[in-house]
Amino acid sequence: MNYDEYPEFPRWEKNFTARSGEGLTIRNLSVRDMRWPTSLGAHGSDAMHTDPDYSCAYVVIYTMNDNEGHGLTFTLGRGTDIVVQAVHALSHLVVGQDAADIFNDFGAFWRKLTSETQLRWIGPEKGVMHLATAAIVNALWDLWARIQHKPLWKLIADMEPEQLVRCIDFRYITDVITPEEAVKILRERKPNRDRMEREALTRGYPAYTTQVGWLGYSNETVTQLCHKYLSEGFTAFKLKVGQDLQDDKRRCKLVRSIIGDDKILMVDANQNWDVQEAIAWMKELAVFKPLWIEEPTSPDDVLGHLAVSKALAPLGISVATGEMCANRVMFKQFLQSGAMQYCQIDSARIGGVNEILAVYLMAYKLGVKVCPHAGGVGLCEMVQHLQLFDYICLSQTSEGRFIEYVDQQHEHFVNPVHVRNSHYMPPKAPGYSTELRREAAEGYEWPVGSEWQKLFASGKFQDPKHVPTLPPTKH
Ligand SMILES: C[C@H](O)[C@@H](O)CC(=O)C(=O)O
Ligand SMILES: [Mg+2]
Repeated sequence: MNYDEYPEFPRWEKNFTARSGEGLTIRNLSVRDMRWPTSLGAHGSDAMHTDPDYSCAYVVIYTMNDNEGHGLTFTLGRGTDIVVQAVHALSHLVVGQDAADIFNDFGAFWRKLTSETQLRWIGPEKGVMHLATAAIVNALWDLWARIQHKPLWKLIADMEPEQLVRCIDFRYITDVITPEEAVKILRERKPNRDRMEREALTRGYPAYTTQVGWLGYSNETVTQLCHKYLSEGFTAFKLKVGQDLQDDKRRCKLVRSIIGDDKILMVDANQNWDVQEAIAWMKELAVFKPLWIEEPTSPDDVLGHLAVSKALAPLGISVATGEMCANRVMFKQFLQSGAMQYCQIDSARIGGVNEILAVYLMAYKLGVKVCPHAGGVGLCEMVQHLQLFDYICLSQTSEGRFIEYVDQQHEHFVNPVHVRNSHYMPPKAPGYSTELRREAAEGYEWPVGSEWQKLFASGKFQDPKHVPTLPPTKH
């Protein structure tokens, strides 16, 4: 890769090895409950999550020599405190470790974290425990990339196939892909890496927007936002559906009338339907020519998604899912069975970068397109790195693929996403783009942040210290 063509980019070194005993011992791990009052404007609302307050459990890892790694997992408000507790419960596995040792055998460390002999009982590898794992693991990757002075996508795109594969725990997926096969695939794709990287740096990676389509938005808001995003060059738009069929028809008609027939429309039911209901409902919406129906039913129902896929294929509608897919094992089954045609990895639901790399490899091998879920706090910031890895090292195409884009909470990050003409431009700053600005951390920490104190005083939110609790039970 010739960086003389990109004078604004730093000269990244190929070296990625971290050396133990150089002050990289992890001395502390902090975690905070961060929330934003998005429910007030119905931002992020869908058929199942009608009042989301976009939130995250925000982890910072500190080393002895004062390096930092920032990581997070996305949540919707209530319950973030439970994820914070789960992070505390896992922290004894992290604090005191030498980060260099972790990075030099990351797959083994990941297995240790997800196999904690008592905590795994309340997972395993799913739910709150896995959200907490994601926040910690994302912070570790941010730390590693910062130490190497590279954005995360560049750190992983520069790795030798063997080094990258060493970061992955292949337990439970070797029936689909083995480490040896993964190395072979990455080696075969390696000669094109420089070219793909050059193209990504020049053109960026295509995005679609969900900002126009939150379920709680009025006609006026939807109309205004469709015009706004059209004028910014967007060609693909996602709309929330699933609560009321007549209303869905009205909203799909409205959006189609503005974006025209040449643009792409996707619809997202956020798990609201039974399988047969999903099929019947989507037959009614087929006239609006949606590219995909997202999360038509329970995120755990592999065969249900397969039935929906088969029923809707003749209508030209695909099935997309993954934002609540619990782990690589569930992804394996969706991918193997043909139950998903678009694989929507989420950077903060499964166990961080390591497990997501496994999903990318399986999706590549099984020929399924990956279109990451994003939009929640920090998700756009993170998934851009992951999809760039796919573009440079694996699929090496963006044909028929996009990264979701939602314009919320970016201003709170030190290195927010940069979207130009509906394309994510590759981040340049070292790390995983996960660091929150100090003012954001101080303003929105729940419930003590200054912004929350103002909201309590205004009566828009109730201060949890005034929420009545039950008297202690008498035995
Ligand atoms: C509650 C979230 O906003 C959810 O609706 C996001 C989602 O499904 C998506 O972006 O896709
Ligand atoms: Mg969705």
